[in-house]
Amino acid sequence: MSKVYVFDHPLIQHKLTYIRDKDTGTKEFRELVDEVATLMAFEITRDLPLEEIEVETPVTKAKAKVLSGKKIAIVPILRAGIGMVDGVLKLIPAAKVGHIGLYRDPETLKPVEYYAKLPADVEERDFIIVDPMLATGGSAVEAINSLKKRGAKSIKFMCLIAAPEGVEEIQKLHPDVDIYIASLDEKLDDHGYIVPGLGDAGDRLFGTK
Ligand SMILES: O=P(O)(O)OC[C@H]1O[C@H](OP(=O)(O)OP(=O)(O)O)[C@H](O)[C@@H]1O
Ligand SMILES: O=c1cc[nH]c(=O)[nH]1
Ligand SMILES: [Mg+2]
Repeated sequence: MSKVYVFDHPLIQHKLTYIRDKDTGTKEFRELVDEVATLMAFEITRDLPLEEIEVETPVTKAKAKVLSGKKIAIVPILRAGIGMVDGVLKLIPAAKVGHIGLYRDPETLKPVEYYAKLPADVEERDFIIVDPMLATGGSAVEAINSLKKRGAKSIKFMCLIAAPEGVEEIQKLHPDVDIYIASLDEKLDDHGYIVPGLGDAGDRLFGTK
């Protein structure tokens, strides 16, 4: 079954509080999402493999560790996932970036895919899907389906806020995909919004409401 990691680091929690605040404007919201994505990337990369090389310091030769060339791809779920990409790239600048376009039909709450473009070497890459919100889980599950259909073997899902319903949906349908979140919130409301949540992540990021 998928493991769930809640990043309870004080800096992440502090910034998340201001992301939630309805009085935080678009500019600050965007900056905070970017910063939290960087902090979460620091945690999510904890298990990256290292190898030893020789380095010559001003004092002596020594064995030291470097990343062993793991191939990573970040995949934002459009639109709101875009807000997390640069933050992750600050720590893993060599990662490739794929895109999956999905919107949630406001009536049915079912995801509708409208775009997909991934790096060519899908089977060799470790994917990190990013999206600020995991609500019913429909979008995340559809994005994972889309990656797997194209050959992806290793996938992590990273979001700011998750509802229990969304976590359960991924665990049920994609038990091999671990979930990395900054907060596990209480529930969904009647319109599928996370409570307490942060409202509509895409609209708040791009100022479309
Ligand atoms: O877990 P779910 O119930 O599927 O809901 C979560 C999805 O809803 C939001 O996207 P939205 O549909 O608002 O699209 P947008 O990013 O273009 O605003 C959010 O960014 C997720 O992708
Ligand atoms: O609370 C929610 C649920 C889905 N999408 C959002 O942007 N916010
Ligand atoms: Mg939206």
